[in-house]
Amino acid sequence: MLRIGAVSYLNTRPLVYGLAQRLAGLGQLSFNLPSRLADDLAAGRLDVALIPSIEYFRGVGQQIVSDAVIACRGPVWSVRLLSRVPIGEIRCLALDEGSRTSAALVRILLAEQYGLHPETVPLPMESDPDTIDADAVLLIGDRAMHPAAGVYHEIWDLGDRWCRWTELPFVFAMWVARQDVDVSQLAPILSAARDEGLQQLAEIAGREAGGHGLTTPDLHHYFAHHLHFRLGAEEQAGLHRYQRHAAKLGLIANQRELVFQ
Ligand SMILES: C=C(O[C@@H]1C=C(C(=O)O)C=C[C@H]1O)C(=O)O
Repeated sequence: MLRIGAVSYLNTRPLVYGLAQRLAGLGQLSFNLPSRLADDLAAGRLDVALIPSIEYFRGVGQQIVSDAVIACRGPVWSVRLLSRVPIGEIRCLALDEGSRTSAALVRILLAEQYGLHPETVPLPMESDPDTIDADAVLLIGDRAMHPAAGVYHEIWDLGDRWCRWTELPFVFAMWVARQDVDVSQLAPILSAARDEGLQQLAEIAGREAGGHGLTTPDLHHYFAHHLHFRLGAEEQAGLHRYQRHAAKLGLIANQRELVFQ
């Protein structure tokens, strides 16, 4: 049985629609934070996982299994920088411990657009972002979706910042497998789950919204208009651009090819 790890946030619900049933006899599905999925894939505790795209560039996993991804083509809503000071004055930045891709993205944006290289500290899952001792906080996933309660000088939507800057989409996470895993059966299953999930956004939104303090129309809008779930040529171009910036900043070591199955 393949050990398959998916992101535990709302953003992944359309990708995993009916997936556990489709995997019966082939794989076992579990859920975790993106950063932990990457660590588990790297350590051999998972065979396939939906990992932060930057972790693939760092050498985690050997093959991209599917064109089902978590991406955006504009404002993403759930990846935000909350700054207590004017952006140019950020000296200390707290990074959501669930994130790897956006943690690098915010550093790229601050370096390229403001010449800033702030000290970074981790923001643990159990910490309240409004009380952490830092000038600014990067938040991702479900907890980034609520209106910021603290007093923030400026709030960035990182999807919006990236897409307006580069005129390219941004890819946050991809299904990636270890080299020795035979993914021939898995690849069509992941695509089919995504395709069906996209047909059922209203049902998913209706089921999930209340428990997360969101309205059904808002969550539906998040799935249908903020997130983008297909890796196409434009998304690949966005990935290459991101890879180049991350390497320039020393956040990844060397140029790795995108290897698809
Ligand atoms: C859009 C999002 O994409 C995510 C961001 C990730 C990251 O920053 O490493 C990884 C997986 C995705 O869950 C989000 O979390 O809201």
